[in-house]
Amino acid sequence: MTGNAATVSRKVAALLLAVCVDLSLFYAAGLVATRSEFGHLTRLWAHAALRGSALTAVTLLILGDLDPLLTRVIAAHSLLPAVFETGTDALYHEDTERGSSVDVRSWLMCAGASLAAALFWEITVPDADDAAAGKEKKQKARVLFVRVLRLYRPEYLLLLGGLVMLTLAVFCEMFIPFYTGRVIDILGTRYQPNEFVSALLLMGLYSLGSSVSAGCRGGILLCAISSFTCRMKVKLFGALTKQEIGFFETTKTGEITSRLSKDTTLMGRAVCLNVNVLLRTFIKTLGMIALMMSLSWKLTFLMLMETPVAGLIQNVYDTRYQRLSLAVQDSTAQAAEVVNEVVSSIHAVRSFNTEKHEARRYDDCLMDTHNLKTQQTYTTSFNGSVCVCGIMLYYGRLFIQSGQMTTGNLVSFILYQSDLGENIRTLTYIFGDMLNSVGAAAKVFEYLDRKPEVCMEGTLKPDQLTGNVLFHKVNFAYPKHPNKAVLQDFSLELKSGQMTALVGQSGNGKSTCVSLLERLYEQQEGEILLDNEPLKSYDHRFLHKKIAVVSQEPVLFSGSIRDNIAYGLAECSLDEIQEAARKANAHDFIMKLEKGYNAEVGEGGGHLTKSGKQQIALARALVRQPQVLILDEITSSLDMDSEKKILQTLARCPNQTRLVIAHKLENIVMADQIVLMEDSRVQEQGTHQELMDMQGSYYKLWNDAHRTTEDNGHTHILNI
Ligand SMILES: Nc1ncnc2c1ncn2[C@@H]1O[C@H](COP(=O)(O)OP(=O)(O)OP(=O)(O)O)[C@@H](O)[C@H]1O
Repeated sequence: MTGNAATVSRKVAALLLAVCVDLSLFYAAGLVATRSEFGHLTRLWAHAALRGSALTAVTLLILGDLDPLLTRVIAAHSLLPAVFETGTDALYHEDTERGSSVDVRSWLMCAGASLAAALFWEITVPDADDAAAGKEKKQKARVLFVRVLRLYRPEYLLLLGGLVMLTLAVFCEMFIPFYTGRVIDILGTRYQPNEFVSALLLMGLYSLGSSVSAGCRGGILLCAISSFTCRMKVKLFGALTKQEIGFFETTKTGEITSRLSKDTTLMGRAVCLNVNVLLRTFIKTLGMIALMMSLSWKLTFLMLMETPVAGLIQNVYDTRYQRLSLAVQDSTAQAAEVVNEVVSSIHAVRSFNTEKHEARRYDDCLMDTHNLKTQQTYTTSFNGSVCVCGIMLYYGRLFIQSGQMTTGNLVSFILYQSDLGENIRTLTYIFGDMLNSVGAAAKVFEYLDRKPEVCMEGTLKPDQLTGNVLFHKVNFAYPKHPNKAVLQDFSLELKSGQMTALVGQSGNGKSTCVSLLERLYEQQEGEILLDNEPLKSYDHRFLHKKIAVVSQEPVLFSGSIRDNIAYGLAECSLDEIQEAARKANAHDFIMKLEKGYNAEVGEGGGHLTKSGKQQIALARALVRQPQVLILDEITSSLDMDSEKKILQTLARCPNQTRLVIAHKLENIVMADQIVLMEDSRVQEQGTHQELMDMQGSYYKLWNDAHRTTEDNGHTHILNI
């Protein structure tokens, strides 16, 4: 607290001393001006240098250092009179009243304008070291904003077209108040029909030019936004599909779809439209200031004094606005998630009679969003302007009385002033909106930049693959439950040309071995080798062609049977498809269908029986001629005949490594090795006979499964 008070008093002392020093120099300059033998401009520039040095020295002496904002204020404040008078000299070749402007009002005007300029710079122009700082820390809003602009590169031509139209529209718009004032002057003083008509014509021309160009600008920009949004969606979708399965299990679907549909649109729209508004307002503001200067520079400076106050207050609100925007986005995603969850589990909702509860849950989410949006609206409606209109009118009247301006000039000035105040507020407000759009961009970039935990950058594509697979001391836990080990110190070899069967109680990690072989997840420790090379060093496409999996619940896509069997293969002839279907015992049933291989399977394979789906999935695996074929509990949904035929087919693949997960033990007695999993490890390993001879867990399992029950005279084989 004491430290804070000392800092504040040091700042106040620095401010007071600087004001005293500056005012003294300012009045001294006026005094010198009346007696000076030097040129007017030389004296002004020398004086600017002196004021700059004196103010810098005072600040350094008391505060110890100069922050960038102070440097800009001091520079602008010291140089402003010299720049202004040099400019006037050069443009109009007229000398301003030397010395007469040396009063406290012109000093105040200069101070206000310098502060306004420095604050405007502070708010709009990013510091040079921001990019580096942004990289080191989080992705900062401004850095993100520049990144979005860079992503707009393919649309730069369209943006340029939009910019040309925008400049044209602003240029035309700017002259309308000017000619309004002129018309009033012509009507009020000496009425000249020609002048009146030409002023009216010009006014009409500028109005037409302004509306046509504004329309073209809007169309071009919307075109650019649409093209950008499409590109971003595709890019984000591509990045999402590369993520590991764990990402989808730990990230809510509603959140992903919201990023893809809402945030990409928001990012494209808001950034481009904000830049459009920013440029339009900026160009218009500059043009208006120039025109207002030509009408009355004194009134212009007075006007500009409104800027810093409005800017400062607006900045505080921007921070709050950005926080609320992020909260709104999260809350919307949460509501979408509830809908998703309920729709996908509608059976459970209905049978537990929780419709009302779910509707309330959705209502709560929507109310949260509503409340946040209301707060956001209040924040947006904040108007940080300070009214200087009264003071301006007072001075305007004085200037008209002293003949420094006409009534028409004052009308034009007031029209500009009301627009300019709005523009300056827009310039400060637009940053709040830009930060909002950047909030959406940050979320999109978060996914775009995310490196999948299971990398797919392997390049190995050997011509020959024997298909030897080795799990070596593998430890694995699912990302959703990182503390629950599913595989522990798991070692297993799958030999080429052999059939290995994985058996064990449900939940022992058999399917997890398959998922690791498919590289859906990455083991935390240990290695999985294929032909002595780590799985991750293989090319992603190559690996998935060489290792094919048929799972318990095969996924088919709507389309024909032919499309489903050839799924993911660029070139695949009908002969190859039929050959694979024969091996999968699917050919006969396909040929019985009216359209044969062109028959539609329906959404998710809904037109086929469970057994039919399984056979198509097996044909899809076999058509790839994989080196490693994995069947994860597929026979459970097959009829007896198909089951027998498929097992015969499997036995006829001497060059393939086959891994079968089975619950029906009699299906795997012919396997070259049977591996019994228990407690996340390999418990027993050997042929059926060897394991039976051991009389261990497998033996027990077999006997349990084949426990005969005398039930209506039938013998049941129990599945484990
Ligand atoms: N995606 C997942 N996220 C989190 N835990 C999972 C996931 N998949 C499986 N598990 C858990 O991992 C353990 C092993 O499951 P796994 O499916 O590999 O066993 P399994 O032996 O193949 O069982 P089943 O014969 O019933 O298919 C189980 O406790 C299961 O609940």
